[in-house]
Amino acid sequence: MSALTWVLDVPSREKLIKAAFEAKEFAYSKYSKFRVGAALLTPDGQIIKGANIENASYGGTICAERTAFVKAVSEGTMSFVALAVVTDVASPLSPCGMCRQVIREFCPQNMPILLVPADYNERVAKGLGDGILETSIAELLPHSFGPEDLELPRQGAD
Ligand SMILES: O=c1ccn([C@H]2C[C@H](O)[C@@H](CO)O2)c(=O)[nH]1
Ligand SMILES: [Zn+2]
Repeated sequence: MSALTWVLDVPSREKLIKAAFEAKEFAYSKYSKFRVGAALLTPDGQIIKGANIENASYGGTICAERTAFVKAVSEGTMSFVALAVVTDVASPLSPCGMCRQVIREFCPQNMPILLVPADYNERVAKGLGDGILETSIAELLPHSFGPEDLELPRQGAD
């Protein structure tokens, strides 16, 4: 685990990981055949799931992570304590650049982001360790631009 992230209690962590796997089942990934599931945890223990939703236009595709944020924020939920992401690849895969910027918009810089390998359950059952890469947006998007930057004093502007 990265020293930059805070500790998520074990039951919440397991619940969040399970939700990310469940979310992946609803991926609409008929073009790439690349399924992604994401799950967001709120401070009051609520979980919001998201899957990638592709489009025949290709450009209209939305990633699993952004689906979860759009669902949450559009229903009035703006505060998050952890994010889990899983694909069908047996190693932890990282959110794309666009999703990183959206995470940056809504999450604390040191919030745990759990990148879960597809074989997580098998690994745990065999006692091989969970294989999760635990990171944060501070690590994934260093020197980032965020909402508070728009509050900074500006020179030469009216
Ligand atoms: O962070 C990512 C990266 C990719 N995808 C999706 C988008 C597309 O449907 C498929 C292949 O890029 O994976 C996500 O959901 N999240
Ligand atoms: Zn993305």
